[in-house]
Amino acid sequence: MKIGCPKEIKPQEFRVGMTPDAAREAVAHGHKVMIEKGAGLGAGFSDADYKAAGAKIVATAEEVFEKADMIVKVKEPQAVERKRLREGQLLFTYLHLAPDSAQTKDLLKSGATCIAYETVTDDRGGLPLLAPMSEVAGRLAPQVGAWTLQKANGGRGVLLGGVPGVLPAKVLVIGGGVVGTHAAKIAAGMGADVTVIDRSINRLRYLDDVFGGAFKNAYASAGNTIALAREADLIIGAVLIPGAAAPKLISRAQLKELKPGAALVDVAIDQGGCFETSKATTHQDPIYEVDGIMHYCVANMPGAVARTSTQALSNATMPFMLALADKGWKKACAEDKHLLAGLNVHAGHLTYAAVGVALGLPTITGAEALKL
Ligand SMILES: NC(=O)C1=CN([C@@H]2O[C@H](COP(=O)(O)OP(=O)(O)OC[C@H]3O[C@@H](n4cnc5c(N)ncnc54)[C@H](O)[C@@H]3O)[C@@H](O)[C@H]2O)C=CC1
Ligand SMILES: CC(=O)C(=O)O
Ligand SMILES: [Mg+2]
Repeated sequence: MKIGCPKEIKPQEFRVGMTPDAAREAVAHGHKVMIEKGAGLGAGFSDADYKAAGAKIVATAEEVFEKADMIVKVKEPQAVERKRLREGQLLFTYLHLAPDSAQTKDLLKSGATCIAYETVTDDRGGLPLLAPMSEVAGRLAPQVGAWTLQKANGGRGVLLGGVPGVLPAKVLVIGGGVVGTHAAKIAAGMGADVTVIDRSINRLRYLDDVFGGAFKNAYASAGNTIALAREADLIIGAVLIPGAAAPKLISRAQLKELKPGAALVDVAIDQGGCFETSKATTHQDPIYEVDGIMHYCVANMPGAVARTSTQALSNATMPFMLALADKGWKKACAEDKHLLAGLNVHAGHLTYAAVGVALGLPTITGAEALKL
């Protein structure tokens, strides 16, 4: 199969869909790999690295899209990229279609087969191609929260770890899944006094067993949430109800009850955010203030550490990418229900029920798509 990897063109996106390592494995499996010139530079991979791995460097994105049977990317295709997709072509990338009707319509019109990283599943009820980016965003959250707390950035001027003779900052993490666990580990490692709250008792049991000494946990009732929020210097929003908009757990009126200059880092901004006053921001202009409370709401946090994120993402996508290339999408998806769960669009049909519900569009099942 001919596999193509174009340079990402979403603003401030420096990740790339394939590392030289992934290209090398695809070549070893007998595939031709085309990388757009300079595609890896933002993540620290040169054209020479890809050539050494056996890939071909191609001058333009147009040529990559024109020649490849499968396109491997990071972010959802932008409008200009969607125009380049064609019937029968395979697209493997993040899509996030539910809030994006323009993209969905274009992908349906293209006739291409589109597999979304974020809906591929695993045997343990997880999302293995979302998890690496949740790990990155979770680990970044205390780092950006510590920065937001600095006086020059509008924060309350509190050091997360404190110093001898001065108590550490209090950090509240709402949601103890992948983002929340990684955020809590790093915040505890920085010396903060950390509490994680969740609505899943089983998850709290796990956190208690594994991290009992490092951070505390409590049930995320509305009462506990506001009581712990009142005491916190930094609050990290990390909830997810799969497929749904994030629940609003701190209202605008409640901001008055928080410590002046406290920092809110809303990682769940992807799903609309879990604080009423959250709105998506960018790496260029990441923070803003509402009622004396600082908000950090960057929707593509992993892009800040493009090299680490690219490597983590490529590690996770590689076995699926190889299965798709070796077998073709139909056989690969027929043999792996978890990869089939990633199928969102095929030949003009929407194949993901939650997206259909969100956008009011008809869907067929993945199993039906396999028969087309
Ligand atoms: N901003 C960014 O750059 C990124 C954002 N994300 C987002 O971070 C969010 C979290 O993702 P993951 O940790 O991977 O999800 P996850 O599914 O691993 O964890 C979510 C946790 O939230 C808990 N939860 C649900 N409702 C709750 C409530 N009302 N109160 C307290 N806990 C509640 C669940 O029980 C679960 O343990 C998602 O919205 C994801 O899209 C992920 C990566 C990057
Ligand atoms: C998960 C996602 O959309 C990202 O890493 O940008
Ligand atoms: Mg995102």
